[in-house]
Amino acid sequence: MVTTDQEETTQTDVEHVGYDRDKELKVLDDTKAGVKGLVDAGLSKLPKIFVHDRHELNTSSATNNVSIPVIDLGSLHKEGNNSRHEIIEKVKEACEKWGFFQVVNHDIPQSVLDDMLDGMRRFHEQDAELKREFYSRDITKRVFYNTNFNFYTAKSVSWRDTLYCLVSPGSLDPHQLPSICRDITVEYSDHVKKLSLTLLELLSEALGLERSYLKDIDCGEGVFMVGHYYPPCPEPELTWGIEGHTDIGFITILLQDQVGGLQVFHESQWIDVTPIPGALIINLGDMMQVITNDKFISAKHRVLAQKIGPRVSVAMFLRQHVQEESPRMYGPIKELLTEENPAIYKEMNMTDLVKMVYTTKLEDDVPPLKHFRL
Ligand SMILES: O=C(O)CCC(=O)C(=O)O
Ligand SMILES: [Fe+2]
Repeated sequence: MVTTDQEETTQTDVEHVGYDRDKELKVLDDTKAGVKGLVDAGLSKLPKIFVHDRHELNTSSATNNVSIPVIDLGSLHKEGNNSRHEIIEKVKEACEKWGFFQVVNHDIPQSVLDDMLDGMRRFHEQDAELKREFYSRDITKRVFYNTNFNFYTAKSVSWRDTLYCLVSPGSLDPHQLPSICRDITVEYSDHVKKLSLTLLELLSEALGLERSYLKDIDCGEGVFMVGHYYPPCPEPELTWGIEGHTDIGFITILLQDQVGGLQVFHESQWIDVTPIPGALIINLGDMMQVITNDKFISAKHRVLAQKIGPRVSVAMFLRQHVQEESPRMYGPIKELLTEENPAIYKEMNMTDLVKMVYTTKLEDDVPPLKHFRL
């Protein structure tokens, strides 16, 4: 059918008039069943709240064979060779050029990785009634689940549900965790906490600092875990799994299943982060960029919505707890500064950064960190 511009405008206006965005958001939030609930109801067209601006939906990735570095940590604990030095050199290059790398032979058994992904999938796929009691937007809770942390503030909603868990500071009472993934969450987070200390040591040395430097300034104190569930999407070309963003903490340790869909922005191109069985993805967050005075970078990344799925991922963020009463201030590490390389960020804490992220739209091209530059 041929329509004139005039007719099209009129149709769009009618659609717009009949659309109460706040109400649609509230209706979905009140189901406490998330995106998974929509899929279970057999939805074939995307509700308007999920539709992102078309010009932002360039989902193509680079076609050349570039991929993020893969670092083998297997020889780390062997004595009598210089492999630690070689690993540190690789970590340094990855942190400076990419802000993203994968690690293999990290000492976390494959069975633990598989069980963690499986446990997270079980949580999201369990009976909606059982899951509902965890649905909340109260960020003072240690454990809760919802659809999009920025549901009411983002321009559009993305196609995923998430379980959140504050692992530390303080001790997490396992009984607060959903029973369906309780034991594996405790086991997996214990493993990741150990690995995170190893990573902080490698990063400290990659910066030319004492091995314990980043641990001593409490970069490993706060651990926040999220378990994402990206259901298959009927119209993936209209939305995101997670839109382009940088993480706000020091380091993220990310476990993804084999479905794919994660992309990282590198040298003006989006690059697919192809799943490698048994690997963990390590990416640096904004706070790491601040304390290293831009030596290490916090790279933008996103997850596509896809027809295939579900896709499951578990991210552990090493980051200062946002509800800390008197949060430690962080600025560029003095030992890294010289006359030629003066501090480019003012001191800040996670609460300041979170406020900034919430008040600047994720789609804006101005990264939140820009607001903290001297
Ligand atoms: O699901 C993923 O692979 C990425 C998740 C992510 O970027 C995040 O939680 O910040
Ligand atoms: Fe992220």
